[in-house]
Amino acid sequence: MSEIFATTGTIAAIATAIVPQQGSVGIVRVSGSEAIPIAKTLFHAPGRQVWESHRILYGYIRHPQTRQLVDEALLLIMQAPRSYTREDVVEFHCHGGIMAVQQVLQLCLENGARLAQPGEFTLRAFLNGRLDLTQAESIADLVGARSPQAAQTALAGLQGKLAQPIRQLRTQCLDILAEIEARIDFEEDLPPLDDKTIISEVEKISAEIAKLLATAEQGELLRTGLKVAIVGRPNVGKSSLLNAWSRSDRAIVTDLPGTTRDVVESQLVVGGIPVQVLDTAGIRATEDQVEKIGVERSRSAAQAADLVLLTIDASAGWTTDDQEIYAQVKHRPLILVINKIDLAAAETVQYPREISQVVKTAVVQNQGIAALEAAILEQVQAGKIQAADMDLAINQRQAAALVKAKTSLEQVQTTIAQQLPLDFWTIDLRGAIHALGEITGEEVTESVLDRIFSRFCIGK
Ligand SMILES: Nc1nc2c(c(=O)[nH]1)N(C=O)[C@@H](CNc1ccc(C(=O)N[C@@H](CCC(=O)O)C(=O)O)cc1)CN2
Ligand SMILES: Nc1nc2c(ncn2[C@@H]2O[C@H](COP(=O)(O)OP(=O)(O)OP(=O)(O)O)[C@@H](O)[C@H]2O)c(=O)[nH]1
Ligand SMILES: [Mg+2]
Repeated sequence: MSEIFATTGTIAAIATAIVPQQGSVGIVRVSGSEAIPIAKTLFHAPGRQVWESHRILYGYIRHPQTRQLVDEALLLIMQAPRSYTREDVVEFHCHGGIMAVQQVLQLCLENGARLAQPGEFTLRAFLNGRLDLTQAESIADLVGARSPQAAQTALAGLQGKLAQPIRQLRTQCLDILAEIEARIDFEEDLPPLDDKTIISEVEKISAEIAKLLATAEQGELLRTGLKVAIVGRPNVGKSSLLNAWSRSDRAIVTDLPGTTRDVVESQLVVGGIPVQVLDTAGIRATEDQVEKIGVERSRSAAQAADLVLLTIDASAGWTTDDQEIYAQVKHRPLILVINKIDLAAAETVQYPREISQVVKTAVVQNQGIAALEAAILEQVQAGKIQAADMDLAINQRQAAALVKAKTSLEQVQTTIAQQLPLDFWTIDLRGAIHALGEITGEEVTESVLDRIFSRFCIGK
């Protein structure tokens, strides 16, 4: 293993969030052979409480030398191998905020533990065989989930829903490999290989891989979500749209053009997809220094977004300013939002015909929001995600490995068709087996592990 992931030693970290809005309880987690000795040094349980695995003790955390009281707390002991990491684990359940947990962590570090790297607890769980790689990745997805559906999919992965089919496909490849190798080693004693059967088996495996690959796009949507930028002239109702959509007063709305000066963000969920909506400053030529910067930010928000909602005012029609803004964003995925249809019929607006997706709204009356969401789902072709039955979705790393496996299997088919010697069949088959093994972690390099686990948060 690499330096940053030395697999020995006792590690400690704050397992709960350290944020301004402090939680009421904070947890310091310790894993390794020194975990229980550290707990015995720092924790004092009054009365006749038993120091047993999977028990909670009540008591006080004291500085071992000065005896100074650090917190009134609960202690959870989980003895190896019945723990998250399969090592001895103890958890100090302290008062929330940052002072108690930071002081307790400091005491752990002074008494035999070192600070854990991001993902290091879960890495140990993987290295000790409690989780496979897809399950470990699912834990990161679960912690990062921004919609209930994303969390549901991650939980399914944690239950092994992804690992199971991958393992099964790998076993099938191994069985075929064994058949071929037997022919290479004991050619005379066995009935000849049936090429057709092997080709059809390989085809079936390829088809299963294709099915899994088809979930990658939705998986990506669930994990990273969509960034949607509302852009348009001043005063068309962009901020009003954000407020109506998020059912909040997040953005300032006035009847003065040039109200919004900076990008305002709101997090929503549309059909199970986490959506980050950006309300931007109205785009216009201006001499105002502050507004100028705001307009520049609107332009970059539009370029960085996955989807642009070009918003116009129905009562003003399609203006030359609208045309100018459109020219800047037309190469992006785009929906035209014709707002203020309570003031003028949308049909009177002469917008460019090449715009295929148009939604009519009167956001001050909460009209058209559902149609807008439907248009967005149509745009990302993910309407089906809404059914919360997305019980499986692969990530980019897994997709890359599946593509490798599929390519190798196609190569096997070609090799058989060309009637090349059996040795050639096995080379490509081994390639597929290796790629599938990379997904679950049977065959994995250090750098892949580094990449996966360093994305975790500290304490996980
Ligand atoms: N306080 C606390 N809450 C937590 C966690 C934790 O570590 N601490 N978790 C952590 O992220 C999650 C729960 N996940 C866990 C998964 C496995 C084991 C565990 O000890 N598994 C052992 C033994 C199970 C048993 O006793 O049968 C095992 O699988 O070998 C613990 C927590 C969420 N909540
Ligand atoms: N009648 C009507 N008025 C609306 C509608 N949407 C917004 N408005 C009004 O239009 C004015 C401007 O709304 P904002 O949401 O501040 O417009 P904006 O596009 O964010 O403007 P800037 O931030 O200046 O770029 C406000 O007085 C809103 O109440 C609508 O659907 N119908
Ligand atoms: Mg605004």
